[in-house]
Amino acid sequence: MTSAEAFMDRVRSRDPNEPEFHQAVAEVVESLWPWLHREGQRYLDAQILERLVEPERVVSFRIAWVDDAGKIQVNRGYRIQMNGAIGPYKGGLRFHPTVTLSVLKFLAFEQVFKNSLTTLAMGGGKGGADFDPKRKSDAEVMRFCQSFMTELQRHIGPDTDVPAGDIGVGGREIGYMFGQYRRLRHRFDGVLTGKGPEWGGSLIRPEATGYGAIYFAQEMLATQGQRIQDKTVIISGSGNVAQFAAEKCIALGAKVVTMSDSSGFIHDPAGIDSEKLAWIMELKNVRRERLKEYAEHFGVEYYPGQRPWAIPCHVAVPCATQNELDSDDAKQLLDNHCMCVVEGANMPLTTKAVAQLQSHKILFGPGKAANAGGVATSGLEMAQNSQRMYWSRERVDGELHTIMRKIHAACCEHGQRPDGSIDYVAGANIAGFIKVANAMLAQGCL
Ligand SMILES: NC(=O)C1=CN([C@@H]2O[C@H](COP(=O)(O)OP(=O)(O)OC[C@H]3O[C@@H](n4cnc5c(N)ncnc54)[C@H](OP(=O)(O)O)[C@@H]3O)[C@@H](O)[C@H]2O)C=CC1
Ligand SMILES: O=C(O)CCC(=O)C(=O)O
Repeated sequence: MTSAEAFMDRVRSRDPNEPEFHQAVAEVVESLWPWLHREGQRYLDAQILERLVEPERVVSFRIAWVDDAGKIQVNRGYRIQMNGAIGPYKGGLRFHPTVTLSVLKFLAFEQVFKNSLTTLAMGGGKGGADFDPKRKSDAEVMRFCQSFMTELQRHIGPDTDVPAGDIGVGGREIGYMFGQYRRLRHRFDGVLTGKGPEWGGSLIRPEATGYGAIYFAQEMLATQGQRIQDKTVIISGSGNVAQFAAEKCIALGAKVVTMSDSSGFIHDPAGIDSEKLAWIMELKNVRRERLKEYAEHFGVEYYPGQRPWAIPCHVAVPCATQNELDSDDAKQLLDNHCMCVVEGANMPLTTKAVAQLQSHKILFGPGKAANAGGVATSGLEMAQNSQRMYWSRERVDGELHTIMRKIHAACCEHGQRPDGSIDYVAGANIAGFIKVANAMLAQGCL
């Protein structure tokens, strides 16, 4: 292939209706292309990039289930087994009405690089369904999960493919899916991560993605002699990743002033403290209600239909969904002298927004590095399941912290610009690529 553009043209023409997948691939190809042509001829000769963009396997299936009114509902489910060169496929399941093959392929593609960065033996996969758990009863969610697992169980296993949670899939859904797997397969094994702590789950797994993103932000800030203490932080989302990113920021003495959901955001200039965050966790995880209630309860401003990027901050942590921060938002962050953007979500910045932040050389931590703490701790859950052991909170949190430091160091090693600043996008892509590509070379043409 003669150029990165020609490579991308081929990717687009093979799957023309997959814009999110194209976006994720283009970001990787753009940073890898010059490096491959400088020092990666063996990878070019072996067509590694061409193979990486082709999933090893895609499973698509019907999920029929009965709602509370007795009516049959039909959804579409998927599992993308993207690349298994360095370990069993590993990656979350997303239940959201916007789920498409394109969205899951982008997530699975990013997961390959992310899992490689963790230093653990995990290949990349992702799956989910266009099911909306919102406004469904517990019984409906259970019936859906059981139907979903009835098909998925044929394709997964503790040494084959180990799914976990993502948007719309938390402890409740993992429980229902694990129960159905156990019933159908007559096995109790580590086939899913994010399990409850009494039945095979790891301590710190719920916290891990959010905590890990803030550990990563601490490392980035330290390269400029900065600390997160006393910094003003804006966070989007109010789900799993957002909640624990906020918890870690608060514990470290930062002031978190925003959170959001898909209906709008709240701005609390006094800061969301531990008590207020506990209230949000109850609102979102138990009552499953809208964040607007926070504004009414605590008497702060609520911005319906908006995202929080215009609120002045030192650190921004997008933790909701893909493409939630565009180039206008990036300009706003730069105008407000934001010094660090760390992606808790997967691909929350548009391509143009990333380019803008990168051209100003502010600290920018891409999701495949910054939010890798979740899957890394899933890897630790798999290790505990294999040993039939439970590790302490302190041990798991310590391992998570060490892994995040190592990922940061790998980004610095491979992403240093001539002026000494760090291009974390290039660093993460190159470091993640090398391990997978070497494994593919060693394993021959497949
Ligand atoms: N869970 C994990 O361990 C990991 C998650 N991630 C990524 O982090 C992000 C958040 O995941 P997670 O916290 O687990 O998911 P949750 O379902 O727990 O929370 C998602 C949050 O994002 C909001 N949201 C979802 N879709 C949209 C949308 N289209 N527009 C605006 N807001 C939206 C939700 O609002 P509402 O309540 O209104 O739906 C909710 O506040 C995702 O990008 C995920 O891929 C990355 C690594 C690991
Ligand atoms: O813990 C896992 O296996 C999956 C986490 C995930 O889906 C992600 O990193 O995006």
